[in-house]
Amino acid sequence: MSLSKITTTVGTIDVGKTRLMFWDLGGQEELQSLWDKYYAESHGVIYVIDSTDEERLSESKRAFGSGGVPILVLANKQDVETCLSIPDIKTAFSDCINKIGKRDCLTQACSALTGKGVNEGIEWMVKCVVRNIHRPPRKKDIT
Ligand SMILES: Nc1nc2c(ncn2[C@@H]2O[C@H](COP(=O)(O)OP(=O)(O)OP(=O)(O)O)[C@@H](O)[C@H]2O)c(=O)[nH]1
Repeated sequence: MSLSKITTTVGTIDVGKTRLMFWDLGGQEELQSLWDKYYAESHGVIYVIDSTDEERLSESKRAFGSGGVPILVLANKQDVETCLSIPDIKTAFSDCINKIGKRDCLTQACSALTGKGVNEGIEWMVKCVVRNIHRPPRKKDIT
C-alpha cells in the first residue's frame, strides 16, 4: 500500500474555549486495523456517511468500533433528493446498538455542499466531550 494512503490529515477548529483536533482516517478496509490506535487517543468519533450510497452503509456498520467515547454519525449529502432519510439510516444501524452501548450517539443530517447541519453536529460533539472531561480516552490501552 502506498504511504500516501495511510497519511491522515489533521485540522483544528476552535469552538468557544474548546479546541477540536481532527484526524481524517481513510475508510478503506485495509486501513481499518489502524483505527483502534486512533480511537484509543480520541475523545470522540465522527462517522461521515454518504446518505446516497445504501450499499456502503453495511461497510460503515462493520467499521463501527466499540469503546466509550461519543459517536457522531454525520449523514452527509442530505441535499440530494433521493438520499436515505435519517430514520432509514438509524434503522440500518440498529444492529450496532451493542457496539454503541451507553455512550452518547447522535445521527445528524448534514450537507457538506450547503453546510447545513454541520455546526449542529460539531456543537453536540463539543458538549459531550466537555461533559466527559473526567472520562478520558483509553490511552493506556495503546500498544
Ligand atoms: N451533493 C453533495 N455532494 C457532496 C457532498 N459532500 C461531498 N460531495 C461530493 O462527493 C464527492 C466525494 O467527496 P469527497 O470529499 O472527495 O469524499 P471523501 O469521502 O473525502 O473521498 P476520499 O477522497 O476517498 O476520502 C465529491 O464529488 C463531492 O463534491 C454533499 O453534502 N452533497
